[in-house]
Amino acid sequence: MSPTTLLITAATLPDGSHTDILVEHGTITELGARLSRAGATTVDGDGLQALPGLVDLHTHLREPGFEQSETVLTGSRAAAIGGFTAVHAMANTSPVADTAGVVEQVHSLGEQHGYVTVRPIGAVTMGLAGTQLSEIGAMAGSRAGVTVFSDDGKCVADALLMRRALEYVKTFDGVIAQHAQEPRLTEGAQMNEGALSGELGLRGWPAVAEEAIIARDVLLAHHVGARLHICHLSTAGSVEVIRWAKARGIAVTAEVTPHHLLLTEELARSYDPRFKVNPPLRRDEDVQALRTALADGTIDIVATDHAPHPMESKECAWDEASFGMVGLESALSVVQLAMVDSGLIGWADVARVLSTTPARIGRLAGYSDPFAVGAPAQFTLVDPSARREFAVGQLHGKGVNSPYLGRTLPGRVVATVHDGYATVLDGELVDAATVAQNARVHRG
Ligand SMILES: NC(=O)N[C@@H](CC(=O)O)C(=O)O
Ligand SMILES: [Zn+2]
Ligand SMILES: [Zn+2]
Repeated sequence: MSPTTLLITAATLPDGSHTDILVEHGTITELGARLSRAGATTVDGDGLQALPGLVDLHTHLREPGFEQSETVLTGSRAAAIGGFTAVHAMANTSPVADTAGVVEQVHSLGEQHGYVTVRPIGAVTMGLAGTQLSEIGAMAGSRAGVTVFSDDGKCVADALLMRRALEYVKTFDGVIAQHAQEPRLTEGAQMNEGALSGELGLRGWPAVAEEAIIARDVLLAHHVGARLHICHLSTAGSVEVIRWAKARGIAVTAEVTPHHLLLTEELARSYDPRFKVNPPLRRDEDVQALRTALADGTIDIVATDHAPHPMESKECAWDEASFGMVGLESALSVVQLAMVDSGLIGWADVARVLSTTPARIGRLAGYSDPFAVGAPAQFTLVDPSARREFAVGQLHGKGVNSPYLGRTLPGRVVATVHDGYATVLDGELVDAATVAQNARVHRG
């Protein structure tokens, strides 16, 4: 029996139609009713929603340098169990991903492990120091084929450097992903600035610190004629700026995280650092504006900003804790809860905001027409009727800093197929040796 022959029966496609899906040698070879193939691994897709393989444009894999938090392997496994088949790995590693050597290393680790496609993001500035451009051209031209550049974790605050970076990536259709945070306005900031930060005695991170950088950068992108992407939008005001920019035809795209679609600053009352994140959780009005903007296309995509941290950086006082939440294993469930079950979007939209559009922003091939004969087999099967108590046992990366522990979340990933082989079957990760072997066979 070839492990690369898979038959999914009676699954529901994003457009609502039902079909069997036959996968052979990495490709969808047949779609239709009552398909059969001797020796195929069969998955009963009855009641399952098929989605194109999810693509995360914003993942922190932490390797090299912070392997106690996450590695390419552990983060890839967390991604696969979350329904992802590709992740874009942020550059704030040690060493920083600012040279061809580092991005090639991360890329090939992803290939060897084989759970997902790992696409390294290159730093915009050397060492994320914000003073000198990184080896942008060398990273783009490397085997890793970097298309997305970001100093995420830090803002490219210098307007001239930002302009030069936009000019540079324009030459090869790359994109700058900006972490929009005016540094002087957010020194020492701990949570959203407002009445609650005053009440809790925590220094505030004002919405204007995000909005001012977005406004500046859409104007710069317009001036240069380059593509700009905004990471983790968190305020209603940011939505207004993006709406304005898009109405003017500016080539800007924007992402929102699952947590900013669901959670509010009220959670800071607990002083539990699991709820400490950058940008901070905001007000309910912001959550509502972000949901509306995602539904109407002002916000293009959902990205996890999966940010694993070791226990000691989270089991401490709020002020001392690291910013960040893990998100790969819960992203699809949170999008279902906030957006689908609330009636704001349907599954075809989920496919768009979690797969097709992030792939297009990252210029990742193979995702434009996912359920077609001849398409590369990258998809995930979800049981939307499942309910799960979200607990540490559901987390497959190294980080347990999830804001959803103890909550009931809808939906469960039953199977994930990457490059034509299963990385998740019956809701469980396929073992690392089998996946690595299948990846080797697929590469040929
Ligand atoms: N989101 C976070 O709170 N933290 C991220 C950095 C970032 O995304 O800005 C991290 O690297 O831990
Ligand atoms: Zn960021
Ligand atoms: Zn991030």
